Amino acid sequence: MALQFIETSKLPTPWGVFDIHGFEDAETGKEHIVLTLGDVTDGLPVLARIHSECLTGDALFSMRCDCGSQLQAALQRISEEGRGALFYLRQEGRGIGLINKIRAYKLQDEGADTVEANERLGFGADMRDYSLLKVMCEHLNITQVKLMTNNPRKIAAMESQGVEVVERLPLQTGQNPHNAKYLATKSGKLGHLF
Ligand SMILES: Nc1nc2c(ncn2[C@@H]2O[C@H](COP(=O)(O)OP(=O)(O)OP(=O)(O)O)[C@@H](O)[C@H]2O)c(=O)[nH]1
Repeated sequence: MALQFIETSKLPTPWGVFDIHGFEDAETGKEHIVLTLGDVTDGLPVLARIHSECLTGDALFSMRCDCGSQLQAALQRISEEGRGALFYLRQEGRGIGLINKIRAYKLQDEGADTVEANERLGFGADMRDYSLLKVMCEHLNITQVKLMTNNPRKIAAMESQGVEVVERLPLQTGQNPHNAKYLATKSGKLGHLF
């Protein structure tokens, strides 16, 4: 992993004008983003969300998952706090990519759960690599976070990169009949806290 900071600019959104910081991984060619609001460099705990890319949920309003709803809720909470960071990591489909996620959806249509579907395709249940966070946090001088997540792996991931998680804030939103089984599998098999 050879992540490098590239550039910062402004991103006006319905939740306020964020700073957008672009990073590039020279090894994989993947580009990642951090959105920040307010001064996050002052050493105080930062309200934060680690969000993994979900094109279908984030941009196309899919109700098969809770991703789009969580993304909006996180931006809303950061806006209310007036300060925070959203790490948008390009790890589509928990790291298996978009087309493989569609293959996994097909298997789920036929009865598999989200973990079994990944396994049938030859992947682990969660292929994400959070080592990118170290460079991002160092660049932004973020040393402590209040993390919006239901996923204990993300807490461990932050801490293994040297960032203290001083508080976990549940982020439960976007439940609907289409994602009920998916959410049940996340708590039953992936250890999500609800
Ligand atoms: N393989 C696979 N990935 C999925 C499926 N549905 C959603 N995803 C991906 O799962 C990831 C969801 O990531 P996050 O929003 O970070 O959620 P999380 O790990 O459940 O943790 P929190 O939301 O923080 O509790 C995104 O990369 C989605 O593309 C699915 O059915 N199969």
